[in-house]
Amino acid sequence: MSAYQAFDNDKAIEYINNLGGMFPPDAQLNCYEFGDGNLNLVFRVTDQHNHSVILKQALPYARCVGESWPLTLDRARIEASALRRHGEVCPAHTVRVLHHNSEQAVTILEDLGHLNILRSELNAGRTFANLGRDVAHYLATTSFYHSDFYLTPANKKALIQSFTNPELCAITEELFFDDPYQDNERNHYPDALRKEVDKLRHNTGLKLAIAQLKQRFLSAPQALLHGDAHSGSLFVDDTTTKFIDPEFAFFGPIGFDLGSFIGNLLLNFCAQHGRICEASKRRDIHTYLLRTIDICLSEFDYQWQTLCEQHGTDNTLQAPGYAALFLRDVLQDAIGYCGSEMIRRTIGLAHVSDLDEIEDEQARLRAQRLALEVGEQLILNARSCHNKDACYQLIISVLQ
Ligand SMILES: Nc1ncnc2c1ncn2[C@@H]1O[C@H](COP(=O)(O)OP(=O)(O)O)[C@@H](O)[C@H]1O
Ligand SMILES: CSC[C@H]1O[C@H](OP(=O)(O)O)[C@H](O)[C@@H]1O
Repeated sequence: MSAYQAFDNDKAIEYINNLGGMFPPDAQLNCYEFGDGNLNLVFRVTDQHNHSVILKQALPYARCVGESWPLTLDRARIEASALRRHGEVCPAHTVRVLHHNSEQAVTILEDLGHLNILRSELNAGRTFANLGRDVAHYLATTSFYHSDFYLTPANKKALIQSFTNPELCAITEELFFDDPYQDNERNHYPDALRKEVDKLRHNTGLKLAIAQLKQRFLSAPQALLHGDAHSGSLFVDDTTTKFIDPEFAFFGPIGFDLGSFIGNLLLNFCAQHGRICEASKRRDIHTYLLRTIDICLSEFDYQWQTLCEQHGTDNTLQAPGYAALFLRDVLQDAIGYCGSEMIRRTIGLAHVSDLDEIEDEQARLRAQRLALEVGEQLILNARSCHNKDACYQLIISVLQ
């Protein structure tokens, strides 16, 4: 098989058989497609002993929209390469790549089916004690080892080139920073939110802050990001936390991933108002989400500074106090991106089930209004946060 062709179940099995090495020679394979993401095909291939692998294939268009939205197959190469690089420095929290073929846009991955996607778990009211620490570990490690603090300038420039991801970045640039703040047919939200949406669009301070966030997203190649670090990109159980799906990976501002993750926890926080009726249970989940954010901010800050002290390679960047100064900007960016994730997931193209699946319409609207308000206040006040504690205090204050 050389020229690209989109797989069905039989083709996926044929590919794995021809490849060899994934299963014993006498394996009888079964396969089904179960992708529920916005972009790609995802097959599970299982043998008679219940051993399985995941075969992910990019389509030459965005699956959620169809052929009218063509999309580069190169995203599969970017995703597999990002997983390999992140897996080298943080194997505990990165799904393992078993094989990649850029021509077929195919990646074979370890099957994480014994874990669950974080978003569904949070929606069901389940909590994970290690989540904040594990995500901080992944974000700090993967970003530090792909930053100027560690890489040689020549290496970093070569990596920036190979992770140039213009089509996928354009999606984020438009969906995060353009669409929600102007009329666009891709946006969707109930008429009842019209007043709130208009208010956002007439807020000149907000639009200025969004312009700054977009500009940094466009022009700050600080480190190799995951690029789409939301709670649908995380598999979890009580002891394990693993990222999947970095096809939006590129060299960008480090705060983007941290902000996306925290933004998704806060979207879930807003959604709990419409999901859990029992006040004490709701309080428990709210407390858990805030505690996880606090741990994530603190651990990220601590681990980044420790990595700089112990493994920093650039003498000039090692100047006393510089890592802390750099981190202050990263945290401020994170708060801004967190707010913009909350807004775009509420009124833009790609929503989150946390909010959309709230059954009661009035409760859903209340949760959506809260998400917009919290998002707006975080964006407007991000630059007042001078350290991790100030970030956390700002989050607490805008939730009250
Ligand atoms: N390694 C994996 N193990 C088990 N299931 C997976 C794995 N990767 C993806 N999936 C399943 O496929 C779904 C879509 O995968 P994802 O990578 O998010 O696709 P997309 O790029 O289209 O968003 C996930 O929500 C998950 O249910
Ligand atoms: C047309 S892509 C929209 C949206 O989808 C991606 O998320 P997912 O991981 O669910 O595929 C990404 O967040 C994009 O912004």
